[in-house]
Order: sequence, then C-alpha cells, then structure tokens
Amino acid sequence: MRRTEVELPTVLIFATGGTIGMHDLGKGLEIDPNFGEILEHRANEIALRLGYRARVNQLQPAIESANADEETAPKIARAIRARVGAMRASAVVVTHGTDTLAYTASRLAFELADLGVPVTITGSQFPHGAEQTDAFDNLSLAIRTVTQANPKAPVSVAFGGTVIPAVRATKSDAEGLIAFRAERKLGGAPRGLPQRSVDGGSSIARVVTFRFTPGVNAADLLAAVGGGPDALVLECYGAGNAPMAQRGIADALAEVSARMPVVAVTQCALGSVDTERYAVGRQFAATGVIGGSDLTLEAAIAKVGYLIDQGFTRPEIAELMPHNLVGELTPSAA
Ligand SMILES: NC(=O)C[C@H](N)C(=O)O
Repeated sequence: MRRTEVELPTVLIFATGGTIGMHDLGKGLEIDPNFGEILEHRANEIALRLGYRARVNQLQPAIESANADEETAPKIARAIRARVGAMRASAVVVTHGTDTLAYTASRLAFELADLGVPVTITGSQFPHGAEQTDAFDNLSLAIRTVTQANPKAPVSVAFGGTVIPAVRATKSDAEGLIAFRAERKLGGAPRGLPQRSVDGGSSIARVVTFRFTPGVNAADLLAAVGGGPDALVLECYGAGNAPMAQRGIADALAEVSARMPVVAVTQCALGSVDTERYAVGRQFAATGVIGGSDLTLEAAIAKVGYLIDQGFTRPEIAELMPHNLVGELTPSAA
C-alpha cells in the first residue's frame, strides 16, 4: 500500500537567509519574504521523489549572512534541535548565505553532533529567481545527501556538486559555483563531545582572530583584543610560528593568554601547528598559547566558542583542544 504524504518521513528545511532566499527589486539583493513558500514547494518536489516530505521553517529574521554574529549559529542549532523534536524530523537541510556558511557549518558540527539526525548545509551563489540560479541544484543535492546519510553522519556541506565535512569547510570562491572546499579530510575516530563541566552562562562567547604578517607588532596584537572578546585565534606562519623577535610580542601574548584561551592555527591550507619544530615556535608556545593542530580557522573559532559556551575553563580548553572531538582535527602522533 502506498504511504500517504503525512506518513512519509520528514526532512526539515531550515532557511536562514542568504542569496538563495533573496531577490533584487532595484536596491541590490535583499531577503525575499516569499522565499519560504517557494522553498516549501520546490523542496517537496525533490523530497517526494525520494520518499520524504519537506517542511520549511525559517530563522526569524532571515539574514544576509555577512550580518551573522556570535549568536547566529547557536541560535540556529537551538531552533533545529527544538523543531526536530517537535516534528520528529529524520533529516535536516539548512539553507544559509555563503559568506559565513563555513563558520556556521563548523559550529553546527559541534552543536548538532549528538542530534541523532543527519544535517546538511547549503546555499547558492545566485538568487532563487535568477535564470542561471544554482539554488535548486544545491537544494536537491543537499536533500539527496541528507536523506541518504546515516543518523550519526557528521554534519556536511553540499554545494556546487560536492559534499564536504562541515567542520573542514572553507569558502574558497567568491563567485564560482563550487564555492566551498575542504583541503583536509575529516579526522578519524573522533572521541565525541565532552560532558559539559559546569552550567555555561547564558551569554555567548565572542571569538576574534589576528593574523601574523611581516610588520605587525605587540600593540597591534593587543588592539585585536581591545573589544574584550572571550577568546583569540591566531593565524600563524607555517608550523605555528610567530615573530617572537618583535619587541613586546612575547609579553603581549602571555598577557592575553592569561586572560582568555588563545588558539594557534596555521595560515597554510595544509599541514599542522607543531610549535616544537622551530625555536620561535617554542618561544611562542611558552607564552601559553594553545596549539590548534590542523584546525581550519572556522573550526578553531567554532571549537573554542563552543567549549567556552559549554562552561569549560581556559585550562580545560587547553586540555581538550588537541583532541579530535567531532572530526575537526587530526591529532598529532605523539
Ligand atoms: N551567496 C551568498 O549567499 C552571499 C550573501 N552575501 C550571504 O552570505 O548571505
């Protein structure tokens, strides 16, 4: 007997904004208030062919993803968790603007690792109404991917014909249809999320970054944390090196590290932080910075922010950072 539509398993489509849901009425691309309906219709056309029904829910308000702030990804995660429970959804597709998609995707990889339902994120380079739009190819890829994934599959990004792990994703093309890439593979045998140690407060951590380039000095580094963030991610040279001969830089690093977790990642697309290799690396590590192994910048921000919001302290975060929790890094063979 054929199952009626109501009996079909549900794929939740959670729309958050972005170009995929925009139109241009002459003032530049902006959120299209009718996108929810169009999405519901198109998602159902795709889902029904796969034996699912689609139900659309939207982030309120939907946003241009360049306007995402530290609360955006945790808010999306909370909404998805609540909706999945209420609808008994068996899969989730998130539509998101491409500008900060990799940041949100990385954070959702932690937030939703224990959801028990697969989650895939997509978006588009062209608005849904444009003639050459990639919106529905990407939506179709995301729905196909997530309805075939196992319930414990890591969160993924489906875009431009490819599917990559969310926690390794980086936006690599501002215009092309294959907008995201993952240079590094998912870390094998993740140990899972740590039990939260104390009740995290209700405020959401703000994580900022600072990139070492020839010419930066201690004052620049201190200015980077001038707005009072909760953590700092340093984009280091090569294997985790910094200009330690710059006057005052060691003291500045030690001072910031005493105040908040400071995580070091490499500016290189491949390879890992190994502060033991060079003398400057050792001097750098001695200031208290935490090695970020081969985390992407997006995943480093996501991981440290997630751990702070879970209530972990700076020393606990230093202990957890080298471990592979959800596939975000390749642990060093120590
Ligand atoms: N393609 C896009 O979605 C870019 C848009 N500015 C956004 O991130 O919302």
